[in-house]
Amino acid sequence: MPGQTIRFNAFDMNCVGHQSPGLWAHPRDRSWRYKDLEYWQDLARTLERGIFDGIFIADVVGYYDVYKGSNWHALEQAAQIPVNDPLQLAAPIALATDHLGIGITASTSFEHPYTFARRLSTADHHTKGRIGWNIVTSYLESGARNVGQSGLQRHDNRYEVASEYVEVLYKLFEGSWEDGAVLRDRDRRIFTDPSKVHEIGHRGRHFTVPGYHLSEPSPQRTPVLYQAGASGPGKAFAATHAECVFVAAPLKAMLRAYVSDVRAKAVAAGRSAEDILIYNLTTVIVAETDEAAQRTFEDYQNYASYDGALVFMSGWSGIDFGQYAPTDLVKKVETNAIVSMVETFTADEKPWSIAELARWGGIGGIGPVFVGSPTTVADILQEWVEETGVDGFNLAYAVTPETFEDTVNLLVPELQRRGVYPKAYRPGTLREKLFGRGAYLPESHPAHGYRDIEAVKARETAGLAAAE
Ligand SMILES: Cc1cc2nc3c(=O)[nH]c(=O)nc-3n(C[C@H](O)[C@H](O)[C@H](O)COP(=O)(O)O)c2cc1C
Repeated sequence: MPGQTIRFNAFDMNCVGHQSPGLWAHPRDRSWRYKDLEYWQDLARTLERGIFDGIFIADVVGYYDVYKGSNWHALEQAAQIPVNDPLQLAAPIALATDHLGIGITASTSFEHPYTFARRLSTADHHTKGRIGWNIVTSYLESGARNVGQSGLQRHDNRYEVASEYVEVLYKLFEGSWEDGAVLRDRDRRIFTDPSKVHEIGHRGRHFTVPGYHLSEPSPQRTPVLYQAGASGPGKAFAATHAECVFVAAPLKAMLRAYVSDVRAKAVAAGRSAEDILIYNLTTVIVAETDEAAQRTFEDYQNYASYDGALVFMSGWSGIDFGQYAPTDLVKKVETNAIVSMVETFTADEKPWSIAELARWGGIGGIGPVFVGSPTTVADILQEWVEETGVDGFNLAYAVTPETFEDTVNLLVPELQRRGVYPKAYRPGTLREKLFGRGAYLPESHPAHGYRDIEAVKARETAGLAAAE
C-alpha cells in the first residue's frame, strides 16, 4: 500500500560493537561506553527525538566459541563479550525519556519463570508500562553448560519449553492478581483484598509453580511480547504469541514470504493480521549526499573484522566457518543452533562463499545495509515496505551513536516530510502506543484466556481426572 507508515526500532545490546565486529576501533565509535548509564540515557533521548518505537536490547547468556573451536576471537574482537545484563538498563532509560519503548531480551532456557516474572513486572512498574520482552530460546551451547545443563536442548524441545514458560508467565501476570485486588484502604486498614489474589496451581512437564505472583499487576500486566522465530516451530510460536516480530531477511523476496507466512499463521491461530507488527533487521548509512554516505560506508568497512564476523556467523549457525577457506561455499547442513540462519544462506540461487558471508555480516549482522542520501534511503525503505508488507525496520548500527544520530537528523525528517513516518507518539503504555488500543493484551491473544485463573484450574483438574 503506497504511503504506508514506516516504524523504527533501534537494535542494540549491553556490550561493545553489537553486530558490527571490529568497528569498536573506529575513532568515532562510543559503544565501549556501554558501562555508563549516561551513555544509554543520551542514546535513548536521541531515539525518542526520532520517534523510534523502542530501543530493543538483545542478549545472549553464553559466548561464541564455535568459530575455530574457541572463544579467542570473540574475546579479542569483543564480539558480544564482555556483555552486561540487559534488564538493568530499563529503569535508567525510562528516567531519561517519556515515550520510548524498552524491549529486553531474556531466554526461556536458562532462568526459572517464577523469578523472571517478578523481574519483568518490576521493570514494567518502573517504566510505567513501557517494557517489551523479546522471548528467545537461545542457541549457544556455552550458555547451557554454564548454567549447569548437560548441553543445549534440541531446537524443537526449546520451543516446547518456551510454550510452557510463557504459559506460567501468563498465569502469573494475567490470572494471579485480579484488577482491584490492591485497595490501599487506610480507613479499613486493608492494603490488598486476599480474596482477589489467586494461586496459579501450575503443574507442567517442565515447571511447577503452585502459588501467587509476587508483584501486583503492572501497567501492561504482560509486557509487549517480541519474538524472532524464523524456523517452522519458531514461526508457529511467533504467530501464536508475538505482538512484535523481528526478522533478519537480507533479500526482499525472503522478507515478503516470511511476512505473509507469519500473518497467515497468526490468522489461523485466531488472531488478526494487524495484531502483529513485523520489523526487518536493517542498517542504514545516511549522509547529506550519496557520495558522502558511500565514503562513510567505505571508511566503516576498513574497520570490520573478518574473524569477528565469522565468530557471529558460526555462533548463530552452529557451524564452524573457521574450518573452511574464504572461497568455499556455504552448504546446507543439519544444525542445532539457529536453523533458519542456515536456511537463509543456502536458499539463494547463487551459493554464498565464506568470504561473502563475512563481508555481508561485518556491518549490522544478517540484515541488508542501505547506503545513501536521505532521499535515496527513504526511497529504498518505502519500496521494501510496499513490496513486502513489513511494518518497519529494526535498525542496527555500524558506529554508535553516529548511525542513530544520522538516522534521526537526516532520514527521519525526510520520511516525515513524505508523510510516511510518525511525528509524535500516541499516549499511554507501549502497547497503547504501538496498537492504539488497550494497555492489556487483547481477547484474541492466548494470554487473555488466563485472566479467570480459577476457571483455568478447574478445566485443568477436570482434564487430569479424565486422563486418569
Ligand atoms: C533481529 C533479531 C534479533 C535477535 N535477537 C536475539 C537475542 O537477543 N538473543 C537470542 O538468543 N536470540 C536472538 N535472535 C534469534 C531468535 O530468537 C531466533 O532464534 C532466530 O530468529 C531463529 O529462529 P529459530 O529459533 O526459529 O530458528 C534474534 C533474531 C533476530 C532476527
